[in-house]
Amino acid sequence: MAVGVHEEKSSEPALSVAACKILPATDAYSLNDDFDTANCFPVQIKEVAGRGRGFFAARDIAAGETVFRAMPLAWAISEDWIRNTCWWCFTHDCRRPLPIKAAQLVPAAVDSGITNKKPHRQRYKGVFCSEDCMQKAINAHGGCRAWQGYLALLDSIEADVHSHKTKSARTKKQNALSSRETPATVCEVASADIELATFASAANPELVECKPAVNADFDFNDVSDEQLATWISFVWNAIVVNGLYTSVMPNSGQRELVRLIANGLFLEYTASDFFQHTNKVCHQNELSWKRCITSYDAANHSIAPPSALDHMRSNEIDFVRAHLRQLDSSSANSSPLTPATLVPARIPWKPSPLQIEGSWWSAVFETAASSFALLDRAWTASSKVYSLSPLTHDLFRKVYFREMANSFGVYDPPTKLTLLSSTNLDSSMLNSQCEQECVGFCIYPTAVYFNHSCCPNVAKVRSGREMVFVATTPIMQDEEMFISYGCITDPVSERRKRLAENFFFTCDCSRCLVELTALVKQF
Ligand SMILES: C[S@@+](CC[C@H](N)C(=O)[O-])C[C@H]1O[C@@H](n2cnc3c(N)ncnc32)[C@H](O)[C@@H]1O
Repeated sequence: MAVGVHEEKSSEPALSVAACKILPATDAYSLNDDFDTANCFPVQIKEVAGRGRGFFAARDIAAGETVFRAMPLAWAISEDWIRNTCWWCFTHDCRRPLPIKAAQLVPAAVDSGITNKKPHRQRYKGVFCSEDCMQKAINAHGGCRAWQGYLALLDSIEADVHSHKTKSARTKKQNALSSRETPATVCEVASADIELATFASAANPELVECKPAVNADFDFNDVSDEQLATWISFVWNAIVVNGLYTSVMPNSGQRELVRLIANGLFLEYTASDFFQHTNKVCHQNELSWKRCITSYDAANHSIAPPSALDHMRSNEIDFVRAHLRQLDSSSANSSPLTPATLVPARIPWKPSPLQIEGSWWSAVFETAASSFALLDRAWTASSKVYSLSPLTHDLFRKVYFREMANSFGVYDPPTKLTLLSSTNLDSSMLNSQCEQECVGFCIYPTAVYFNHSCCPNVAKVRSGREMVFVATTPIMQDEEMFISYGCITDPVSERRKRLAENFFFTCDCSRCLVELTALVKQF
């Protein structure tokens, strides 16, 4: 909607996020629980063909009604805004750093019994807007001692990144010098590699056994999810056992995901109840979530998940299938860099480092594996301050591929909604995310059931740490509720490309279909 139209209607009230009645928290949930549905949010979870689970309206909903609220399980501030964004409430000041530095917490941690005599240089520059926020963050992470451990973990990540930058500057210099060597040397190195590979295969036949050429009709679409999951595990085992990709540093976007995972895992270890670190408003949310998943699981004959994290969708298989789709089908079975060269001939499958590095799998998992390596090193280094169970690649992947599919950007300034009429909200807010700054990422595990549409009927409005979901049009009972995953002002092809690259699905929303049809007519 044009700005002029927006101003013309400014006599209409700006919506404040309606306060929800707070209900007592429940410890367990079962089908026998007598949920007071009138006091729960008007949502239910259902399975939708091609989209997985989704949130549906449990009754008719009016435009402007709050349909859900959620508090974060894990969060991380963007690298660019570490000094300008409160680590707890996400207050953001782009012009100046916020006053309370996380490093100021060190004396408090020393009081709590940590005898770390040598004060080390604090690399992680996290800040808070107030002492109150700082205290809430410490409590959420399990108290002073655990907080010190968490700071040490983030510090270790920063130190690793810093030393990598120094090392790669050195390597660049060395490479510049060695590039003056004669081409003959390069050839010798290459042939030495080939000899080594031949030797490795002769010495360890079971390590390199794989089907070298599958028959021409082999189609990866025929591989079941279970089979693919088993192969992925073998590849990861080989990556981890052989310490591959440890010298690769993930880019800054990936490092944000690493920090988000670090936060989620740390909280998972230190907070016994995953809702412990959220505030009271979560209780109604918790009740609604439990009601939703109880009836969903019952309908699907599945048992209750051990945690909200387990209930979240992992996109690991979608991620691998998306890479498979990118392969040119004609070359899929012949090129040495295709998955066909790495189909296990027998189980257990132990691909060698050479096989992994020279294969299609290497391109698929390099980023995830280097992110794992970074977190694993930091995890080990920080265990001197606060010891946690070792980080396994299974645990890392479980969280990595869930956080990748389900994290929400924290945008600043928060979206403002204006009620234009009793049936419609100001639709200009649908575009606003494009002009807002992304200052961090959050996981709201109870809210991950909203699917995407380029013409959503629900808007996300951040209120401090809380994410509030507001209906932007009237929604009928049993209609699906959609939010938008990021900016939706781009042309249809770009929107679909971005969604396919980041979320591995093809958007078939009504707006995409209309715009695609128009494009087809045009050409
Ligand atoms: C935050 S989750 C949404 C809930 C998810 N459907 C579930 O079953 O848990 C995001 C994932 O849902 C799927 N998804 C969301 N919107 C979709 C859409 N419009 N079409 C197809 N898949 C969609 C994609 O796999 C995406 O990575």
